[in-house]
Amino acid sequence: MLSVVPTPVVVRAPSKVNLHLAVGDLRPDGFHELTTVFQALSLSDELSVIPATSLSVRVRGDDAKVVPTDSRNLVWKAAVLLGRRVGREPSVEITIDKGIPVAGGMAGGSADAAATLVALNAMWHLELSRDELDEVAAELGSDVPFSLHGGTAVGTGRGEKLLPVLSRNSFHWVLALAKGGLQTPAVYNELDELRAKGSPPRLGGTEDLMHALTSGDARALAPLLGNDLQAAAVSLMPQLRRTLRAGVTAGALAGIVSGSGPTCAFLCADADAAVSVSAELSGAGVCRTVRVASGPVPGARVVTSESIGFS
Ligand SMILES: C[C@](O)(CO)[C@H](O)COP(=O)(O)OP(=O)(O)OC[C@H]1O[C@@H](n2ccc(N)nc2=O)[C@H](O)[C@@H]1O
Ligand SMILES: Nc1ncnc2c1ncn2[C@@H]1O[C@H](COP(=O)(O)OP(=O)(O)OP(=O)(O)O)[C@@H](O)[C@H]1O
Repeated sequence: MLSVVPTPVVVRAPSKVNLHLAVGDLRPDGFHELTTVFQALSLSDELSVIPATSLSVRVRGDDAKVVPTDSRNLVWKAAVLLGRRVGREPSVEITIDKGIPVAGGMAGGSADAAATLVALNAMWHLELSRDELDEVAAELGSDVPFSLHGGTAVGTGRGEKLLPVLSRNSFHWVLALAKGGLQTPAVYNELDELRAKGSPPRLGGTEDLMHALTSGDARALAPLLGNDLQAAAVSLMPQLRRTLRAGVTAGALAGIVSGSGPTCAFLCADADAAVSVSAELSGAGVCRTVRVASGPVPGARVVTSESIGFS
């Protein structure tokens, strides 16, 4: 007898770096008004989703031990929220293969949440529009809409309102993953405290950065990278100063804390330079491990989905 066993819907979702992260004042709702330029990077997570009798989450990879597998996991929240919206029980088994550092400032949980929405949209044949998915994504977290879209985009509001940016060529990055993570709310709080005590310089506009992206010239882009959260991340983890210096000494064009940190992202002149910077940085003892990545890449997307028959 032939029984059809569904194979998983597999979705890949990218990490991100904020090329520009200008943080405005704290809003009454507890979020800060942002102007940010996101770029999606090839360092990614992969999610496999199969139908099951109840909702469950498994996590594999180096950082798996520190990721919750219950309702605290953003993929759990994403499955429940989407299920509620379309009137379905989210009875699925979700396996996360983690490539993105946890609590690393690279939108790892957001990538997984976006991947869940894409996977269930496909598995349940929902055919939800971009706008509908965006609405659910924004409810899950400020970075989740960008994890859906990928590419290069300007984010405003709390980061959830996106406009695509024209970007030529691939940019080559080296990522220095830290020992331990930083919690995003703590980093925003630290910035508020630093600002209350003094006035750390605030980032300016994005006009020159947009030109550099259009030209696709890494050397033009490098001096324009900026992150208002960097001072706060460094204040909470002072050893990041050494990491940032080491990347530039190793030959990167520029280094920046990624989002709320503590991952440091180094822009390199080309793919060969990235390999050489990563080798030197690995030996410098200034981080847990090093990864090479490129961007921009697409947002969360299905990479395999098919059914096979077994007799
Ligand atoms: C640092 C960034 O990664 C830059 O893209 C994001 O702003 C963080 O986005 P996220 O992790 O999706 O954050 P959310 O889950 O939406 O919010 C977590 C917490 O971060 C702080 N938060 C986040 C976004 C924002 N624009 N202002 C904030 O102050 C708030 O304390 C909030 O409660
Ligand atoms: N799917 C998930 N992957 C990783 N962490 C998750 C996930 N779901 C929930 N978490 C929890 O969320 C916390 C933040 O994790 P995450 O990796 O998303 O941080 P981040 O990449 O710094 O976020 P962002 O860059 O969006 O601010 C973790 O410490 C973990 O406890």
